[in-house]
Amino acid sequence: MSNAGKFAIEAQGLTKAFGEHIAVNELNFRIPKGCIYGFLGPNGCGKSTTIRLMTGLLTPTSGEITILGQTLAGHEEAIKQKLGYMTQKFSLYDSLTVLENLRFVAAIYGFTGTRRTQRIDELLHLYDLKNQAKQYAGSMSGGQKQRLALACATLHSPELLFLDEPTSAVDPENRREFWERLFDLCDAGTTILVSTHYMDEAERCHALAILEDGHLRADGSPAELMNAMPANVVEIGGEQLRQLKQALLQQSEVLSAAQIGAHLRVLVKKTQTDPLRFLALLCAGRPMQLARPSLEDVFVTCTGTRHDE
Ligand SMILES: Nc1ncnc2c1ncn2[C@@H]1O[C@H](COP(=O)(O)OP(=O)(O)OP(=O)(O)O)[C@@H](O)[C@H]1O
Repeated sequence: MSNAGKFAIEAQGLTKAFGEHIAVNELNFRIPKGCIYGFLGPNGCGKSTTIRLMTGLLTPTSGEITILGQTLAGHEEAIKQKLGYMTQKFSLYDSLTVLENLRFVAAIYGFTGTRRTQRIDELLHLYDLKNQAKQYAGSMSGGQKQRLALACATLHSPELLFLDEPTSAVDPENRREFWERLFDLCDAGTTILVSTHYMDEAERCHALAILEDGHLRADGSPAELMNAMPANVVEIGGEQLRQLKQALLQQSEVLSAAQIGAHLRVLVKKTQTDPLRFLALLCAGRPMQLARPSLEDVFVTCTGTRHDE
């Protein structure tokens, strides 16, 4: 298969400056069709700006973007028809009902008559909004608003869906349910790009990119990122973990030490080939064991984030 058929998004040297500030700095990535791809990073790292660049809402300072095999520059309007975009704030009209919000979006995409009625009915059913059809969007719960926003963003059955921190305003149960819906969409052939600062959410993605200060620090599947991590994880128990943490952080081989319940989770550089022996020499007599890396560990090792506060 040629690259044009394989990738939903390709970005090369993608850069966006706002005045002196470089919000997105020389990003290179390829997102395969049919997957859920995550952008993971803290507030201000450039996730939203990158998404806006890919939707054609912002123009890059330099670099190239190819969407669904077509260069974005010069073809923005044609490509936008194939994209869905759900913003952080959901972009609903609070003073319109659920039905009116859907009709408004349907009008934008040129849906009329039976086609419009059928598609809206389908979405009300799919997103469990039938009983809220006449309710004002502004009076709905966070979970309901999120479902309506997803219904609006997918009304025209886009091939590529951008979701900018879609679950920030909902509880864990709604978040879980929302992700199930994303996998249904993905199963039906939609490629999804989702930005998040939640580690557990990023772990659900088929693949992801970790961003920091506009730079791409690492990318790959969660398993690949964990395997490639340049550190081993050791859990240490016992008393006075706060003091132990400060002592361990004096060691240049210790990348991070963070307390999780009754344990200290310590990341030891892989250049230390026997991390248990190395730590036993520093804190003899304490219970300790190697642990499976998490995405948070990957994040800590590939960004400037250190658990040393
Ligand atoms: N229109 C703009 N003008 C000037 N600076 C901007 C503009 N949009 C974004 N920025 C800056 O670019 C940087 C990246 O912002 P961006 O919104 O892309 O980050 P983010 O990772 O999506 O964070 P958040 O989750 O807080 O939105 C920030 O420093 C932000 O202040």
